[in-house]
Amino acid sequence: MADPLKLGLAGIGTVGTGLVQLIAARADTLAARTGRPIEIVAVSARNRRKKRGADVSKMRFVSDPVALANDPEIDVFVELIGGEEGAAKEAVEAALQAGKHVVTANKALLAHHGPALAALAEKNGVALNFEGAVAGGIPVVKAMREGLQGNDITRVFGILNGTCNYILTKMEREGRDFADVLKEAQEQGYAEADPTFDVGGFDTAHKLSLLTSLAFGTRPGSTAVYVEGIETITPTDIEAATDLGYRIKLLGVALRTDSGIEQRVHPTMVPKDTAIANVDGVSNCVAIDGDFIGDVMLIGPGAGGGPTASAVMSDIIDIARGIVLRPFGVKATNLKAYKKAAMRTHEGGYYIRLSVYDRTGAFAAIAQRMAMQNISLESIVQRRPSDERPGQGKTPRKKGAPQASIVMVTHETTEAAVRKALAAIQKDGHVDSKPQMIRIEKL
Ligand SMILES: NC(=O)C1=CN([C@@H]2O[C@H](COP(=O)(O)OP(=O)(O)OC[C@H]3O[C@@H](n4cnc5c(N)ncnc54)[C@H](O)[C@@H]3O)[C@@H](O)[C@H]2O)C=CC1
Ligand SMILES: N[C@@H](CC=O)C(=O)O
Ligand code: NA
Repeated sequence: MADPLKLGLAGIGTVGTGLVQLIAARADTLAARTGRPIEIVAVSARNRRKKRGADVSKMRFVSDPVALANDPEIDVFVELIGGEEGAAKEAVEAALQAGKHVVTANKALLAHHGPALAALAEKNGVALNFEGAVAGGIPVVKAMREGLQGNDITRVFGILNGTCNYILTKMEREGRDFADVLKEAQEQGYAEADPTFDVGGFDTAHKLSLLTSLAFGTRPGSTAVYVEGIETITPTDIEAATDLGYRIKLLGVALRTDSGIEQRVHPTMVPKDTAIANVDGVSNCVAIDGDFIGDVMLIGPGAGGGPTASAVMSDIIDIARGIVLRPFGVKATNLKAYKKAAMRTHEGGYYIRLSVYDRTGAFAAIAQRMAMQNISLESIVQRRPSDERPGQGKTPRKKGAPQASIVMVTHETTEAAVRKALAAIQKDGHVDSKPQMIRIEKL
């Protein structure tokens, strides 16, 4: 048996604890599968004495993660702290500079600094592996970096945030309140330290930018992604979607278009009978369209200690087996800048909900504004008056302001046309709040 592979683990929270448990439970199997024992020799965390679901008492404690990254005893630095700057970034850079392999689940860090960190890893001949960073336990980074390398990828999309999918599922299936379900997702360890990253769509954007890079050989960068979160989705939208034959999912979509690469994250109505519409709870799914393989879809747990530890472990196993690949598939310095398709060029169907003052001429004026932008309507229905605010449950309506809720579904049109029509409708003063607009994806 070869010498042990020695790990330094920074961060013993949800994922770190899962990893300690996995290595403790599988020590013999891992050694048999890789030909070397795998041991965590030192750990770093904010609080040394915190009660955890795993025993770290026999591991050396190093309070400074940068010191741990430079520790001469370790071969691999496992970063499970989180955050795009600060301790995580400094420690990962230190580890790569010291010639240590790095395994991380930190998508925020890679979405912002991926090319520079990958270049540093390549320069030092070490791995920078990040399977846990995208879609939790689903082995999608491996699938794209290895399994699908023979293909030209045209589109990659999916449900990439477990917290949001958990919230949307519970709101739809159990009629639960947004804030209440978010709290539950936090208690389960699914949410980011700042859950705005989840519900605001930014975590999905980080993951999507990594998938885009793996799919198209481009430089990852989440600022190129158009982002909307799920905070504005109300029970009325969920109910209307059901009546129209859709489910609402937070999707990340990256595809080649004639105007460049389109990258967008937003709540999306997907037909109820599609596979993606039936990915529920904390599960994620990633769909990849390749020229030789056709369409592939991977579904599995997108967050949580166990599933993410499974992904982190697969990265460590590669290192134990002596497999070191370029982090983004191609040489980091060859990752391409690319033309970004502007969101206004996006084409598709739209669901629009307006809270309209119930007075003569309002409906006709709205229909006219849509017609002026050549938007043709598939359906228009009046629903019961809206008496709720996004993410906050029910609130009383303003006295003396009778409203009607109108739901329109458009045929295929452009984002630019819809935005112009909605701006004009708002300016006309017939609506009492910002129109709700959800894109429809036929898939
Ligand atoms: N929780 C999940 O389901 C998933 C999390 N991730 C990613 O994995 C990483 C870790 O996430 P969680 O385990 O959920 O976080 P967590 O908040 O549960 O744990 C973070 C750990 O880092 C430690 N830490 C924070 N600042 C530190 C510092 N300056 N020095 C030393 N230790 C420090 C904390 O003490 C804690 O042990 C993040 O990048 C997250 O985005 C990825 C996939 C799924
Ligand atoms: N907060 C993330 C954790 C995994 O990446 C999520 O909910 O998906
Ligand atoms: Na993964």
